[in-house]
Amino acid sequence: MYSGVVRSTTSRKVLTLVIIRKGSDILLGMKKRGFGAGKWNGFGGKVEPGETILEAAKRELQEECHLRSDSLREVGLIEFEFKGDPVLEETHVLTSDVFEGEPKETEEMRPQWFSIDNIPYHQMWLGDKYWLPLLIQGEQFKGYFLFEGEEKILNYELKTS
Ligand SMILES: COc1nc(N)nc2c1ncn2[C@H]1C[C@H](O)[C@@H](COP(=O)(O)OP(=O)(O)OP(=O)(O)O)O1
Repeated sequence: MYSGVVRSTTSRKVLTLVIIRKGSDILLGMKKRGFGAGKWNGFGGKVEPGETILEAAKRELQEECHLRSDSLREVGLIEFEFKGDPVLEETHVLTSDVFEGEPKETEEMRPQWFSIDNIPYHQMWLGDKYWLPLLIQGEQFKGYFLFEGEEKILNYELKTS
């Protein structure tokens, strides 16, 4: 995607990440287990064989916090690479402010609304403070982040369109 960046990955994992909005709040979930445990994040996961991005995003939203949305739209595409890991995470970011249901805690996530003026970036993935403001401003974006471990970004690029 970016001419200046040389990828060392050899395969791709396709993931979704959904940020639900309500007025000046966004819904995040505290990841309770697995990858990213202990961090607030949007809702999402791997796209299963035969699923579209949209179908996967809707499924993960319902599985992880019991919300349903038929109005998700893709606003961002981010490639996450971890130094030394051959798998590139192609992450499709979707959002909506139209949904049904009340967020409920699941085995995977504990959902909570946050004001956009009080987003807990200190307990989120390091890249979020760069791209989430773009989503909040209604921008579309593409990005690449190279991590070393979970707590260091070696390089990143972010473009709006
Ligand atoms: C590295 O930076 C990241 N930042 C953010 N904000 N989110 C990320 C980052 N890397 C991955 N993600 C997102 C993408 C997905 O929404 C989840 C990871 O999904 P997970 O590995 O839990 O996928 P599942 O299908 O739920 O996996 P299991 O079936 O193994 O539970 O994090």
